[in-house]
Amino acid sequence: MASISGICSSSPSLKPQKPLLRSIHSLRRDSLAFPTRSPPKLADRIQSVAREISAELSSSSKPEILKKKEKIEALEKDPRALWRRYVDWLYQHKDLGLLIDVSRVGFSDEFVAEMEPRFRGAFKAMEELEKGAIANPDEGRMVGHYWLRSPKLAPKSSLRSQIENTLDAVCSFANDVVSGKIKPPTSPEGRFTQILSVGIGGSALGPQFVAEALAPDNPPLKIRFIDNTDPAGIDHQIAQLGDELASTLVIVISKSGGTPETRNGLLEVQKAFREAGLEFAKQGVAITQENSLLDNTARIEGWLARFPMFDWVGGRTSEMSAVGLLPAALQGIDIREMLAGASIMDEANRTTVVRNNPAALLALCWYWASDGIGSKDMVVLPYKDSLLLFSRYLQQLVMESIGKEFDLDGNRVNQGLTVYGNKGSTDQHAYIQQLREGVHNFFVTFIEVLRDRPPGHDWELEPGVTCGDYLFGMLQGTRSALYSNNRESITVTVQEVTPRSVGALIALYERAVGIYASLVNINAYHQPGVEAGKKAAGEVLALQKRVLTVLNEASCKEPVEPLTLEEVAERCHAPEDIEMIYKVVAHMAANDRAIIAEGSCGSPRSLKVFIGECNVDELYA
Ligand SMILES: O=P(O)(O)OC[C@H]1O[C@H](O)[C@H](O)[C@@H](O)[C@@H]1O
Repeated sequence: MASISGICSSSPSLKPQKPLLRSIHSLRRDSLAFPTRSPPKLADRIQSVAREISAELSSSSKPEILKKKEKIEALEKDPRALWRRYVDWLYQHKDLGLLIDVSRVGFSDEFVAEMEPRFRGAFKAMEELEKGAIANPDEGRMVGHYWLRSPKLAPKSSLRSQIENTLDAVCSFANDVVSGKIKPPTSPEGRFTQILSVGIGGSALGPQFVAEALAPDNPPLKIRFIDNTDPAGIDHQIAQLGDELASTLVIVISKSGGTPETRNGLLEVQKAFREAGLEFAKQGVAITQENSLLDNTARIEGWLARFPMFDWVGGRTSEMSAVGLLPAALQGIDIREMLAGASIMDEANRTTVVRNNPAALLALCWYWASDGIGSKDMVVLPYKDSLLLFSRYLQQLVMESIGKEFDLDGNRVNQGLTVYGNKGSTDQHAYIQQLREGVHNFFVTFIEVLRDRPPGHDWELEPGVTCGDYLFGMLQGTRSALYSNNRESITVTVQEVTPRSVGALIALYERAVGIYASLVNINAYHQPGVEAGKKAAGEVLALQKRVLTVLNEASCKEPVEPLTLEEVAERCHAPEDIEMIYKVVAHMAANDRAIIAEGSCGSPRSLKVFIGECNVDELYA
């Protein structure tokens, strides 16, 4: 363990910055002020400061150009020079009809050269990853989402068979449902007409994005989602189904098979089925890891079908697994085209020449624009209604991958890249004002779709001008207006929104995230921070149970004994949790599950509370 003196006597050329010196002094103060403090706490502090210093030192290895970056004058504005830059850096994938324009991001040739060694490392890491290396070291897992669209790449024939067999099973099941060969036991239509997808995070965002982007106007089955544990939201979806619940295929998606929100959604939907006199198992499908709680439930209860998820596919990169493919196929979306687009994009991203590698180009721009530390947000602006959910999909893909506290060497780096946005030109009437003239804390990614309407369907709303021309003009105008005020942007262009182009876009960003993560030396494939929230939620519910027990005891007395919050906290043996107890009581009271005998929730100290019915069984539970 580094001693304080050791980590303080850094060489003059690499003196830690002021904030770190403050942490060291506070560390000294702590150790002097509390000599009796148990060594482990002090050791933790020393380790923490050591990590902060080494992170500072390692970040001081930041490419020289970034240190000078803030000194770079305004972006290039000469039209001739910009045109040259546009042409020189334009990436084109002919087969996919995809272009990437990075000319409005101001990185210099010097920067590109400086970054070359990092890219070599990133390409090597990606090559190893695709060969089956443990690319997720924190969870000891391989990372295999690229194999889903190129099964022959899988490092073992057994994995290849799993991928191919699952795809065949998905296609076969979807065909049988759409054709009516597989149908619900009792439904007026005599076939499935609706999909109710129950899942959250990566078990919802991909299917939601793809449904919005690619579902036909009249799909064989119309999809809706329960992606939260909000009772009103669940009720709304079930109410909208109405009698069509009888012809609804319920797909429950959870890689872990134990996510509380998804489990609650399932229980609520099963209750709705019981109340409608329907047999859930005959209309239920599970997509989860084999032998998970959900998988075993579906097997034991005899659900209609089960499809596997693999531990080497992360939730946020599972769209090309059964998670995304089954819902898409049931909507009549050509999933083999989606897989093909992704596979072709993957192949393009295997070149080790940065300017010929679309994903590397994005990663280069992200690093330049956000200084490799997320100093600027990524605003995603598709100028196409059907791509509305792309930014929400990218929020999880990018932020759950890049937003990490420690890097692969254990340095505290608090990395990230914030993503937001909806669609253009709509967002021009919401926050583009701030982007154009306000705080300069972002760069934009425009997603341009050239085809406005299917051939033969266009219409001029004024001589020589169509609606689509306006959309085109708004995108280009916004790009120019932002750039003229030194706001940088990337433009990704596709010919039209098709399964192939959507598959390519998904693959492009999956790879860009993986490459960028290597550039900033983090593990893109785990999500330790999510567990903290789940654990805390469990503690709140445990406290709530104790509060209810205490209130029940008080309510079973003759006469009933309304309690103050202090009394409840004391009887829960949790005086330090009085604020959470107050929130539990307020939530209970708002749902008629606790009765305010005196006072009001607005003045917590006045509160006296009990619960309506004494539950004698609970008393002796
Ligand atoms: O698919 P599940 O196991 O239910 O997990 C759903 C989601 O849970 C957490 O939020 C994870 O951080 C996500 O990556 C995951 O997509």
